[in-house]
Amino acid sequence: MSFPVSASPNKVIRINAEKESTRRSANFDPTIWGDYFLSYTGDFKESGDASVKHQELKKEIRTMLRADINKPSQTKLDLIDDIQRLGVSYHFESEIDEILQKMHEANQDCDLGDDENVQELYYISLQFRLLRQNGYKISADVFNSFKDSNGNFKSFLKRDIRGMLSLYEAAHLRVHGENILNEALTFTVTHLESFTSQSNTQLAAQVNHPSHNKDLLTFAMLDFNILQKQHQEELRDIVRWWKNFDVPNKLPFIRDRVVEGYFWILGVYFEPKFLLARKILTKVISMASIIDDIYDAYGTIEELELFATAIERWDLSAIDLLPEYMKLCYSALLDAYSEFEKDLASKGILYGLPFAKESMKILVRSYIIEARWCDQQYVPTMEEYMRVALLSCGYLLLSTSSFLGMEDIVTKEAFEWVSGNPKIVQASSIICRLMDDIVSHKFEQQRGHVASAVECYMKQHGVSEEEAVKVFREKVGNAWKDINEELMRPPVVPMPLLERVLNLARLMDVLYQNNDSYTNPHLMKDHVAALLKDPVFFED
Ligand SMILES: CC(C)=CCC/C(C)=C/CC/C(C)=C/COP(=O)(O)OP(=O)(O)O
Repeated sequence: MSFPVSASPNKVIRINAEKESTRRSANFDPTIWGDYFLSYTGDFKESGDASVKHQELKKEIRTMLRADINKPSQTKLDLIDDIQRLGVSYHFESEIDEILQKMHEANQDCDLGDDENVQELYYISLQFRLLRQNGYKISADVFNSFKDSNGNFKSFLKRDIRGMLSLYEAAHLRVHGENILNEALTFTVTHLESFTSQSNTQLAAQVNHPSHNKDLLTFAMLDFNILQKQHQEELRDIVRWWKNFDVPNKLPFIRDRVVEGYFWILGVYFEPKFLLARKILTKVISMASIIDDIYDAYGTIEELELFATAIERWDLSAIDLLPEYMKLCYSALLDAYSEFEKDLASKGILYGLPFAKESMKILVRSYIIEARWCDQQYVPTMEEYMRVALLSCGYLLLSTSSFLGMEDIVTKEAFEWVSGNPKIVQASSIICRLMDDIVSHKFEQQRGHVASAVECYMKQHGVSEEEAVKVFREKVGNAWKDINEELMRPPVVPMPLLERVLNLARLMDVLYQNNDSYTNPHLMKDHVAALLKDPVFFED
């Protein structure tokens, strides 16, 4: 595929020197990976032996899961937890669901064996988390027995580090009004932190997961390496597509981040069967990223108005409206969606495309509003800002578009639901917008950017940056409670669809926890290498 480019962006510079003086410049770091993944094949050699071993181990693990399937046990809980943490639960979905369903039915008086009291907190918390994580309703009252007559968590629990860690993780599945879990979080954070400062070795020994199921570890390692090969092949095609933009010469003002974009989308779905969905969503995020930089870092307000009009028209004839550098982006966008159309039509699942296109239009409508605010140096109220910024964060676009290639699972009704911006998508967007603004607002303001949530809140409420950030962190916590609530069964749409929205929210903790790692790719370089470059090997 080639993009019709009739001139370099520099031509615009020569044509209109006056406009050029008003251009902002972000000076983004260049790509770290460049063409690396175009030819990279990795060190793991996929052999017949490896795949036979992989199949054998898979059978063995399935047998372990099915053994005494009617009798929930602590060992079974640990096994499910290990399988999920190792990222291989997608092979055993029906077994895990059957076990958790039985556990849920038996939950009131679930017998988890007769281990010592001190282990109880660990298992009750683990069971609570696994059930909630998989969409089952379970009451937080199960933790009442760990409180003393004064309503405090019993003091001996402080010594049970494994139990405390398990409670800490369980507490993250809290919903609104669950004070006991709010308290559990404060209680566990305080005591676990004091433990880390006291004795790292002791903590490390306790934290180390006790299970050393060698078969499971070997299986997970093989599975990871086999998957990584598939991901490397996908990435090769994506990088080939991206090279058509010739970013260093034709779009030198954008973030050259296709590998980081693919990493982001791998976090949304990594399973082999979502190959098409991943390809589509990576192109969507890459296009959104280019358009975001044109709006936020390079375009003049006149050009941005033209682009917004062209997007509404969504027709190649609208390209004549645009300056040369925008033509490249516009035609690539239309080409990408035509390709999606072909791929989806061949599978008979074309009905989602109009919803996905509309979500891209919604994104650009929000971008142009922010561009006008920026141009007029207008600082909106927090409410005004959030109405627009929850769309400009792109998570409605990504949630809607994430369903496109999800063959067999998605329906037209699911697209109608997601494109209506339901509560779980709004919550995921709040997390995205606020976490992004907290870490990136300083750099953005320096180069000239629409006021972020931080500036809007500080101005409206006359408070410091620290106070604004504190309020936002609370809002992020509340948004997580909304997400947890929306994930409890019965789900409004199939769980695999809700999981896309959940994963988008989770990614913010990976990419925007303390910094904007997407804009500053050296911060996520190790993550990318671990997932896409280096195979996993372990020794006995
Ligand atoms: C906002 C966000 C984290 C979006 C996630 C989904 C998405 C569409 C990603 C594409 C790349 C992008 C725009 C990253 C954020 O940049 P930025 O910090 O410059 O975005 P902003 O201009 O909207 O603040």
